[in-house]
Amino acid sequence: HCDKAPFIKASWNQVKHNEVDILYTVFKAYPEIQDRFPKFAGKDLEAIKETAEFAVHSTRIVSFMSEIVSLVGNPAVQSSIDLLLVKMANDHKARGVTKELFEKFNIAFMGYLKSHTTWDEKTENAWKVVGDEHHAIVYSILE
Ligand code: HEM
Repeated sequence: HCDKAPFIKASWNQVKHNEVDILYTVFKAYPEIQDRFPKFAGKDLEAIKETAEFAVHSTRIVSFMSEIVSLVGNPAVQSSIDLLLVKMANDHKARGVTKELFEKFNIAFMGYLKSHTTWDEKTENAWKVVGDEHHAIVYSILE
């Protein structure tokens, strides 16, 4: 995916430090995702958004994505992308997180990306092709 990587990296660079804003957008769109976090379940999103715990967890998720994006486009490290995704999926499966929840997460996430970056057809295609490949790995593990 050497040809797709520059488009992914260029758009990711525009939002990679919006950690809190990204997780807030996901929880706002899908409260059922928020409810799967013991720390956040049933709490007022507007209030938890301002907490250190929320910043810490947002940064864990977004840093994971940054790690993947930094590896994309380098064939020599494809197996490490696969390894990271398999580990992440297994960790979430163990917590009872489903494929359906991940699909919802992705819908909200892609909406955020489109509305906060300079978006065009090549960028959209790059995220679709590389995203589909990564989701196939994650979805083969989740139920
Ligand atoms: C789809 C809905 C999701 C749910 C319900 C979910 C749930 C959780 C929970 C309950 C934790 C443990 C939090 C804690 O330490 O108290 C966690 C950790 C984590 N999640 Fe998620 N997660 C979701 C999606 C994602 C996605 C899409 C990513 C990244 C692409 C991600 C990356 C992480 C990372 C990196 C951690 C910290 C490491 C770990 O403990 O596994 N999560 N997640």
